[in-house]
Amino acid sequence: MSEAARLERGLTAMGIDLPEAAHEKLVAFAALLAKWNRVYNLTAIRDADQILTHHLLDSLVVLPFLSEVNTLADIGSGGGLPGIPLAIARPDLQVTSIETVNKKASFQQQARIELKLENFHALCARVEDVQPAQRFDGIISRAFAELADFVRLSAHLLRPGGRLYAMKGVYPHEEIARLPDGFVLAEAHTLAVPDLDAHRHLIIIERNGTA
Ligand SMILES: C[S@@+](CC[C@H](N)C(=O)[O-])C[C@H]1O[C@@H](n2cnc3c(N)ncnc32)[C@H](O)[C@@H]1O
Repeated sequence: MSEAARLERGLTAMGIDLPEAAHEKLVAFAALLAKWNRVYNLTAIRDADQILTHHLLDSLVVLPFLSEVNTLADIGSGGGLPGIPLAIARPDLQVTSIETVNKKASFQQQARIELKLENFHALCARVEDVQPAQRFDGIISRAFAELADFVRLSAHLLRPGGRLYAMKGVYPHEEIARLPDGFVLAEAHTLAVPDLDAHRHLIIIERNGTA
C-alpha cells in the first residue's frame, strides 16, 4: 500500500477528515523528514512506514482536542512534532515551534519553506528564554519532559485561561501528582493510533486560579 493510502486509512480510522492538499503535504513532510534524517539524525525513527504511524498519525491524533485553540506553541519539537503535522492539518492554527538544537530548528525552517507553511514558525531557543510578544492559547509537547518541568519551563508562554497539552505514552499517574502548585489536571484522554500497539494519552493542564 502506498504511503498516501496508508495515511488516508489511518486518518479515517481516527475519524479525521482532511482535504487532499493536506494529505499531499503530510506525505511530503514525511519524505523530507526521512531525507534529512539520513544525514542529520533528527529522530530515532527512520523507516518511512514508521514515520507515518509513530510521527504523523501520532501527532494528528490530538487534533480533535485543539478546536478551541488558535495559537499554539510546540515545546521541544525536535523534527517538528507534533507542530508541523498540526499546522498542515489546520491552516487557520498559528503554530510556533520552540527547539533548542540548531540542526532540528533548521530542518523545521526548511520544511516551512518547502511545504509553504505560512502558519508555522520555528524558533531556535530554550523555551525558558523565550519572551513572546503575545502569549498562546495552547502549549503542547510530545516526549519533552516530565509534566512538572513542562509546566515550570513553559507556563510563562500561556495566556490567561489557556491550557497545556502533554502527549504521553503510559498514563503518567505519578507525574500528575507532582504538578506544581497553581496547576491542575483539567482532562485526560486515552487515544488509539492505528498500527501502534500501545495506547497514547493526552493530559490537559490548566491554572487553578492561583498561578
Ligand atoms: C525527545 S525529543 C522530542 C522531539 C519531538 N517533540 C518528538 O516528539 O519527536 C525532545 C526535544 O526537546 C528539545 N529540548 C530539550 N530541552 C529544551 C528546552 N529547554 N527548550 C527547547 N527545546 C528543548 C531537545 O533538543 C529535543 O529535540
